[in-house]
Amino acid sequence: MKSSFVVPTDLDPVQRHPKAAKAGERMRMHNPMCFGCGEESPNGLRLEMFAGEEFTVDAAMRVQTQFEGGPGVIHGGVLSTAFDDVMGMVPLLVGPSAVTVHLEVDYIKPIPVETTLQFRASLLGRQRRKIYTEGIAHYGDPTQPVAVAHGIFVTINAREHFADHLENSQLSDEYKRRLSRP
Ligand SMILES: CCCCCCCCCCCC(=O)SCCNC(=O)CCNC(=O)[C@H](O)C(C)(C)COP(=O)(O)OP(=O)(O)OC[C@H]1O[C@@H](n2cnc3c(N)ncnc32)[C@H](O)[C@@H]1OP(=O)(O)O
Repeated sequence: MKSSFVVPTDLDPVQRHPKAAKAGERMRMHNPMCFGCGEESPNGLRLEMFAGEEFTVDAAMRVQTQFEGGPGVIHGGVLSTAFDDVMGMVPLLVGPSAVTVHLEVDYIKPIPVETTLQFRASLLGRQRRKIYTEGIAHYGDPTQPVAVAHGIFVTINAREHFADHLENSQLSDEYKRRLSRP
C-alpha cells in the first residue's frame, strides 16, 4: 500500500536559518552518542550528513553485513533508523531542534548488503511546530528510489525536553552542564 501521508495546504513560510550549514557543508551532529549519526556511538550507523540546496540533506550509508534482516538484504528497522536520522536533520536547516512524532517507510525493492545507499531528505513544509519531511534512498539514480519515507518532526525546547533524561545519557556529565535547568 502506498503512503497516505498528507501535508496540510495551509503551510507557514519558511526561511533557511542564517546559522544553518551551507549547501555542501557537513551538518553538525545533534548528539555524539546518537545511534544514527553520532561519531562516538560505539555500534551506531555513524551517518555523515551534508546540507544540500534549499531545504535538503544528503547522506550515504554502506549497508554492512551486520545490517542483514532477510537473507542477504538490509533489515527494515535499520533502514527506518537511517531515514529517521537523515530526515531529522531537515528541521535544523530551518532552525529549531525537533523530534520525530511520525515516521513511515515504503520499502520498494530489496536492498542487498554490501551496497552503498544514498539518502536525500527534503522539507515538504512547516505548520506551526510540525515539520513535514520526505526521504528517498537510492543506489545512485534518485529517480529510481528503493525506499521512500515520510516523517513529521515537532519542534521542542531541547533544554526542557531532555531535562529529566540527561542522567541516562552516555554523555550525562556533558549534557548536565549544557542542558540542565538553571
Ligand atoms: C541536544 C539537541 C537535540 C536535538 C534533537 C534532534 C533529534 C533528532 C534525532 C532523530 C529523531 C528521533 O529519533 S527523536 C526520538 C523519538 N521521538 C520522541 O521521543 C518524541 C516523543 N514525543 C514527545 O515527546 C511529544 O509528543 C512532543 C514533545 C514531540 C510533542 O508533545 P507536545 O509538546 O505536548 O505537543 P503536541 O501539542 O502534542 O503536538 C504539537 C503538534 O504536533 C502534532 N502531533 C503530535 N504528535 C503527532 C503525530 N504522531 N502525528 C501527527 N501530528 C502530531 C499535534 O497535533 C500538534 O499539532 P497542531 O496542534 O500544531 O496542529
